Amino acid sequence: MSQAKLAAGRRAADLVPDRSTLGLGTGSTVRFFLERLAERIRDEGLEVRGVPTSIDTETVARELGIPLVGLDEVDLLDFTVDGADEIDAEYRMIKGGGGALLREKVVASISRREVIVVGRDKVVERLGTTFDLPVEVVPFALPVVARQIARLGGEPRERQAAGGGEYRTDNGNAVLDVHFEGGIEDPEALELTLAATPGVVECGLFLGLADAVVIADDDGTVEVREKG
Ligand SMILES: O=C[C@H](O)[C@H](O)[C@H](O)COP(=O)(O)O
Repeated sequence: MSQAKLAAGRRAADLVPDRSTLGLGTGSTVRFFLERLAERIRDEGLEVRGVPTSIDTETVARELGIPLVGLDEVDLLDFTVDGADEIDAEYRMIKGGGGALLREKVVASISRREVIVVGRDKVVERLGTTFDLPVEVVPFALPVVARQIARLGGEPRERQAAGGGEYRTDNGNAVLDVHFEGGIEDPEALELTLAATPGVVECGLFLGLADAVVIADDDGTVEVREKG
């Protein structure tokens, strides 16, 4: 078990304000957040309700007794906690290693405060150097989008299911994991280009969305950084 993920997830749960509506991110670090959140609900009577960003998170939250709510009942979220695959000094991120990028970005876009939980190994100087960029694509358009991405200088690889075979997101789409040799030079320009590509549903670049980051080390030390 990663001590860093455990420490970051638990600390973020301690930052959750009472009587708030939450975005519940996805991933192994968020799992520790959910467990600590459930403890606070049980032990302190914390009153919260959450919008899950994946079927996995929904399942875990239900098992833990965290009250859930749908986007039809919620306008804005007070506080979201989510993980990341990479984060740079400007709080720009790559997300979607678990395939939840679309719902995560929707939830981040309506969150007053987005708090990211990571181990220190996720902090990078340049996005794309340690993790390939996930791009969610309508299956019909896969070859077209793959060729377009290659023209942009990326090397796309279609994600496979864990046991082999077709991988599909919670939304029924495919994912291209795109390698950029030497990292991503201009994340803002790349996000705009991908958003304008027919067949692309969403990409894992999360720019200008994080407000704070909880960074933990393997010895359990935790640092909370606010965006200046
Ligand atoms: O699609 C998945 C998400 O973007 C996750 O938040 C991200 O992959 C980080 O996951 P983990 O905390 O398991 O490293």
